[in-house]
Amino acid sequence: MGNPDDTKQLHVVMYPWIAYGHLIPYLHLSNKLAERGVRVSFLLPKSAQARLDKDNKYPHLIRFFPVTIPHVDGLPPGAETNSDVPAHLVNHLFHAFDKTKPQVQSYLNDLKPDLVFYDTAYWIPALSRGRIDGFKSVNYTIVHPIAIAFYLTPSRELEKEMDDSVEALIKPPPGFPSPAIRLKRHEAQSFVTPLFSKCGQLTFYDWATTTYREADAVAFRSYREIHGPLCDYIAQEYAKPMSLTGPLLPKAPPEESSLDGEKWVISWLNKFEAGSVVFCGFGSQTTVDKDQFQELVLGFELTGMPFLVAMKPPHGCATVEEALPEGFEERVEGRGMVYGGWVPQLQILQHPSTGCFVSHCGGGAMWESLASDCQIVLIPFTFEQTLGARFMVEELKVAVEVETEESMWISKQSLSNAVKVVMDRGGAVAGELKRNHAKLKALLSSKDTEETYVDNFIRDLQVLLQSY
Ligand SMILES: C[C@@H]1O[C@H](OP(=O)(O)OP(=O)(O)OC[C@H]2O[C@@H](n3ccc(=O)[nH]c3=O)[C@H](O)[C@@H]2O)[C@H](O)[C@H](O)[C@H]1O
Repeated sequence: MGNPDDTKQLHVVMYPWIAYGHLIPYLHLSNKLAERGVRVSFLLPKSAQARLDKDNKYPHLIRFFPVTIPHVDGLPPGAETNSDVPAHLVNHLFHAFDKTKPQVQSYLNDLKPDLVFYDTAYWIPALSRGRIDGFKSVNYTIVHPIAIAFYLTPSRELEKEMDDSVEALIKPPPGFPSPAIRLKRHEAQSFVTPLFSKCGQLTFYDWATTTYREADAVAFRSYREIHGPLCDYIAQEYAKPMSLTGPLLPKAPPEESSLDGEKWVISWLNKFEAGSVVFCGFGSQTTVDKDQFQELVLGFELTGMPFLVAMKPPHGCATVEEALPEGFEERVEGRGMVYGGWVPQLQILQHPSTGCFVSHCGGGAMWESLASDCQIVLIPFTFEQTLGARFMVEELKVAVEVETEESMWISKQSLSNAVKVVMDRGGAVAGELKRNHAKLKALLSSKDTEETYVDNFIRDLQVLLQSY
């Protein structure tokens, strides 16, 4: 074990869940630790390294080590990350991930780190038990803390029989710091199933709570000013030391650094006046049905505003073009764009023409919307994103959520209404959202705050290493 007082001797291993929404924030933390001389060994699927290499700022300190994701029945051949697997097959990816334990154990025996950061590999802490050259394990949560606090703490004694859980799931657990937060009944009904779905040998609920119970400490990608009470609640519930890294957001790359395949977006945006364009993105994993896709794009047409929608083709369609409603392209010519590939989201959000960001409230999208000047409209999909959206709307008061029907999907009218409310420059609601958002953006823009949080985080790690 290195001398915990000297960051230059610290050696940590990272092994996050195999989704870019996890891998990218873990690399951001790795960059901040390496900036202070910490050595990082980053375990990840081989195919993911190609996507992360360009963002590794300290390749002499941050080294990637490939993990082979074994094939298991039900998993698409060659699948290595969440992006390779449709949502209904993700439980097989958990099963395959579970089988990487021997590889990880072998790496840890060779690398002999001081600390291991993880969020899904619940068996990592036990690999250190009883070893002289053992390590401390930190569960580093990069998803919405409110989702952990609401669904996954010991006080949330969800009945194992699912039907009893729906009633229990509508309200927060005892001691929850934001007692006004609620799920709608149809949301609770749809969320019980994924919470108790089988992931390998365990249910998701047992798997996730075990990752917290086993850890030596817990850490969160947030600021005390934003998620402090929720993170304290989780730490108290699991009786663990808790630390905060801050969101560690990357700065948008300069426009001139846009890849050739991305320059079209910037020149398209340049055609519109400041703050007038509505941008919609649903992250790297979300795919919707064709009828949902059509309702969504008709909603943007209905706003009458310029819009850019970037999302994967809907289920059953090879391209977004083939999924567009009859006559849509002609009607929105010159004003609206629907694109089925990857776009430079950070640069779009920082572009002066972009005035509104409609997202699924993914972990990354949430932070990026708060760090932008855009008005925020949310259409969450998963049980984690729904609570993240509720928090943004009811606690932070910086966003509007599009009303969903019992079908769990929006109507073109409800989408258009939500966008018009936030884009109504003289409106009271739009004004309040903008004022609240500006305060949080100032916090997120403060370099001093970011550095102070990282210094405190490293100090907490050093205290952890000296504890028994
Ligand atoms: C664990 C899971 O990870 C998920 O990640 P997902 O990719 O859906 O969304 P983000 O977290 O916004 O992450 C997506 C990231 O990709 C970037 N991006 C995406 C599309 C594109 O075309 N261009 C881009 O630059 C975007 O800027 C963001 O940084 C969700 O969080 C979910 O809530 C969480 O539980």
